[in-house]
Amino acid sequence: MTRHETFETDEPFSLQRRRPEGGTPVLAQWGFRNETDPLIDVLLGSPAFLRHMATSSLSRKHLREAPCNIQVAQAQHKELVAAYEHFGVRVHWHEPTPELPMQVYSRDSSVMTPYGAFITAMANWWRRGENYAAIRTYEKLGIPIYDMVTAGTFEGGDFNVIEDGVVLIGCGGARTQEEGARQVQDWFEKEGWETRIAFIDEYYVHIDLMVVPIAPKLTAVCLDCTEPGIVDWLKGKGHEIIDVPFRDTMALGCNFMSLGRDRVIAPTISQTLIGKLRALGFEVAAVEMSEISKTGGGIHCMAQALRREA
Ligand SMILES: NC(=O)NCCC[C@H](N)C(=O)O
Repeated sequence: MTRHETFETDEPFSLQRRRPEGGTPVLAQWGFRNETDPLIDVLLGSPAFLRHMATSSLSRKHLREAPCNIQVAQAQHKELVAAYEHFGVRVHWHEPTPELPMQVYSRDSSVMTPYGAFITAMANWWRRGENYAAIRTYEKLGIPIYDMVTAGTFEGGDFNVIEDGVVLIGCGGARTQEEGARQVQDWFEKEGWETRIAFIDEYYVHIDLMVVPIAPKLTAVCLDCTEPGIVDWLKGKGHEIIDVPFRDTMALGCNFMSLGRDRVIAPTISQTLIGKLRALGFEVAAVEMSEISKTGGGIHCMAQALRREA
């Protein structure tokens, strides 16, 4: 029996636990406050039915020039799973589903919060089924659902928790629409969070392509493509910035996972970032992601943290 089957939540599974006026109680056993707290449980999607599709400028370019070798991509994903296991992170899975070619990107169909998971509203028809699959996953895990996005499209890569109670919401229009972004913004403002919407060009797909937290008050940012106002906002909160070169960023080099306690899983392509982190004393597990990332996403897109140590 895997651990999650015996795991008790402080509340049973339900489809909507959000309090409309705010003040939703936090869950005792699931969720997290900071994206940089030590990671205990992660939700992944299997690449068993992965297909390389023209889903963004990034994936379209590779599809034209050198399509993804799916077997190599699957082997790279195995290495990613091994890295989580190496660090003692418990891995949970969405049920692999043949109709869902992008299920490996578990960041997008739902978002874990201190109040339970919220179900997003995927923009592309070939990913919409992932939202339904995510509801089943949370039911299986016994994790209550906070709410579901209904006002417009919203994808999880656009919910970027900068620090406790502060969220940067990406809005590129093609994936996350302003209507969806405003609905999520309203929920979290009612919970007392500081929110900021980052309007990005749809070319970049999600905000987690260019801004990802590393450790408390330390954030990776691609300065070449991130709006200066956002960089100033981060600096105003006392964040130090590690600049990830544009070329690396477009190869998903700024899209890594913080495991907390100065440990990071990053793609080998991101040599500048890896060098800077190691110089600062971080333990970095470098994983080759070059093939799987041709399908349009990186390590951060392929993970949904379910629980981090406070
Ligand atoms: N959070 C992310 O940036 N997710 C990447 C999603 C990649 C997938 N090929 C897509 O375009 O939907």
